[in-house]
Amino acid sequence: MIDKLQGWYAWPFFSVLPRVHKGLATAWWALIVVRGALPAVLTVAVAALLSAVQRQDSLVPPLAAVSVVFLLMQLLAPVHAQTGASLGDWLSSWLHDKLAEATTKPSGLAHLESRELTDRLTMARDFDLGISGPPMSISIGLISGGLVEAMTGLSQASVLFAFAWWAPPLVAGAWLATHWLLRESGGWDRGAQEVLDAQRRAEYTYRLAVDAPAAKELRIFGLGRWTVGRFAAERRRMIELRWQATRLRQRPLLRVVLVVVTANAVVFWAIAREAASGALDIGQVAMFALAAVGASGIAFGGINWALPPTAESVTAVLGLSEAMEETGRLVSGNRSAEGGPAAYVRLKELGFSYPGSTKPVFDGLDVTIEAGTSLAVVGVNGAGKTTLAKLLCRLYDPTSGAIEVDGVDLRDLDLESWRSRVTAVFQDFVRYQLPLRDNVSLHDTSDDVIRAALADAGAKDLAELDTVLSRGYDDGTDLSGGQWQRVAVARALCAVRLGAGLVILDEPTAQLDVRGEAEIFERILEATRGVTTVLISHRFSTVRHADRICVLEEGRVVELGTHAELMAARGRYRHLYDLQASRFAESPVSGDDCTDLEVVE
Ligand SMILES: Nc1ncnc2c1ncn2[C@@H]1O[C@H](COP(=O)(O)OP(=O)(O)OP(=O)(O)O)[C@@H](O)[C@H]1O
Repeated sequence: MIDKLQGWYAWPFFSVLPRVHKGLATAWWALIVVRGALPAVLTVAVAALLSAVQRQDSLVPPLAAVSVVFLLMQLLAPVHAQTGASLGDWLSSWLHDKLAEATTKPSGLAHLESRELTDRLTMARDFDLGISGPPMSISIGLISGGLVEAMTGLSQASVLFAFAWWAPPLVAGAWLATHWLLRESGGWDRGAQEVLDAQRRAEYTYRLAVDAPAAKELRIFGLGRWTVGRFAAERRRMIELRWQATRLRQRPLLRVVLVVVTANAVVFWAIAREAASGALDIGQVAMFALAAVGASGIAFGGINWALPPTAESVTAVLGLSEAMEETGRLVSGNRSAEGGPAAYVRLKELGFSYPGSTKPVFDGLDVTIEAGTSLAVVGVNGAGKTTLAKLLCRLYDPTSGAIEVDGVDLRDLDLESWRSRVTAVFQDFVRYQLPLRDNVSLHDTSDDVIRAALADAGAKDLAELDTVLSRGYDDGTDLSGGQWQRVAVARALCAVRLGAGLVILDEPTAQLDVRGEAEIFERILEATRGVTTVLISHRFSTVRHADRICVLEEGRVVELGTHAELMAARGRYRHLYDLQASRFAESPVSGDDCTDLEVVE
C-alpha cells in the first residue's frame, strides 16, 4: 500500500510540502479536512432544523448550529486561500533553490548542454514561468479547492451510513468510478516532445520580445510583429494541445452517466420508499437526499485538472537534480595541483566528442605547452578552439587520450585545486550586475590588487570600484562592449596576480578596436610573462606574439612553431595569414600589426 502510494504521480508533490514549510503544510491539510467536513455537518444541522420544525421543538439549537457552521464555512475559505497561496510561494522558492542547486552543483557542463536535460529543465521551470499553467501560489489554491470538494463528497457520503450501510459505498463508488472512466480526459502529457517544443519556442520568443539584448535587432529588422505573432501562435498551440487532451470523450462520458444515475437512482428510490412508509421524518429525508447529492464532490473534477501539472513540475525538479548531477558529474582526483603547471601541460592523443554527438571535435590531438610559455591556437570557425579551452579547465573530460599536467592526468588532480590554478577569459564572459570591484574579483582581494589588474587591462579609469556595472541601480553605469571586455581581461589578470598558473584567453580582444587591441595585448603579454598561457584568437596580429602557434584542423594539430617558423614553412598558417593580410590591405587602414579580419574558409 505504502509502495503504491509512493509510486503515485502526485506523491512527490504532497511529500515535499512539509519539507517546504511544516507549519503552513499542517494548517493547509487541517483546513482541507475541516472545510471538507463542514458541509456534512451543515446537512445534519439543516436536517435537525427541519425535524425541529416538524416536531415543533425549540429551533434555537439547530439554528445556532446552522449559523455557526455557515459562518465557519465563510471564514475558513479566505483563510485557506491565504494559507495555500503562502504555501505555494514557499514551494516556488524551494523549487527555485533546488533548480539553482541542480544546475550549478555538477562540476562539469554536460548537464547544461544535453538536449534531454534542457527539455526537462523547460518543463521543470514552468512552475515559475507559468507558460502552460498558473504559478504555484494559484495552483495550490486550485488543488485545495479540488481536495476540499473531494473531502466534502466523502463526508457527505458518510452521512448516508445513518440510512443504510450499503448506500455510502454505492454512491461514493459510483462517483469514484468517474475518475477511472474519464482518466484519459484528465491530464495532458506535458512531457510530450510537441508540448516541450511549443513551450521552449514560446519562452524563447517571449524573452526575445521582453529582454533588452534583442531590442535593437527586433526594431532594425522589423521583427517585432513576427516575434509577437510567433509567441501567440506557440501559446495557442499549447492551449490547443491541452484542449485536445482534456476534452471529455463521448463514450466514457455515457458510461459515467449510466453508472452515476443508476447508483443515485437506487439510493433515492430507497430513501423515497422509507419516507413513504413513514420510517423517515422530513428532516431525515432532507439530510439523506442532501448527503447523496453532496457525495458528488468525489467525482472527477477540479483535482484531476489542477493536480497533474503542479505535481509534474515538482517531480521534474526532483528528477532533474538527480539526472543533472549524474550527467554533469566529474570525478575529482585527490592529487594537489599546487604550483602546477611547473614543467608542462600536455594534450596527449586527445580525442573528444560532445555527449550525444558522433562527430569528434578532436581526434588524436597532441601538443605540449612548456610551463611559463604561451601557445596560440588558431583554426577556422568550429575547429575546436573553445572546446580545447573547456577541456583545459576540465569542464569536460576527454573521450580518449588525456591532458597531463607535469606528468599527472588532469583527472587525477583534485578538481578544486586545479580550478584554482586556472583562469580564463571566455568569448561569452559574464557581465555581472555588481560593483566594478566584484566584477574583477569576488574573493577577498585587496583594492590595490584589483586596481593593478584593471591597470594591466587598460581599464583603470572606467569607474569607481564601488560603482555597480548596471543601469538598473542607483548611481550604476553601463559599459561599452570593449570596456566590458577589458573588465573580463582584468578578472583573469587579477587571478594571475593572485597566483594562477595557467591562463586561457579565448578571443580576449575580439571587441576592441585595432589600437586598443595592440595596446591591451602588450599589457596582457607583460602581465602573463612567465605564466603558461593559451591564447585563442582569429587575429594574426595578436597571435604572432605568442611563443609558439598551433594550427588546428580536423581535430588535430597540423602545424606547430613560432610565427617566423610557420611563415617560412609556407603551409596552412602562412596561407591563413596571407589571406587576412591581403584582405586587410584592401581596407582603408593599414599597418603590419593591425590585421583585423576573421578567417572564414
Ligand atoms: N555544446 C556543444 N554540443 C555539441 N557540439 C558542440 C558544442 N559546442 C560546440 N560544438 C561543436 O564542436 C565543434 C567545435 O566548436 P568550438 O566552439 O570549439 O569551435 P571554435 O574553434 O571555438 O569556433 P569559433 O572560432 O567559431 O569560436 C563545432 O563543430 C561545434 O558545432
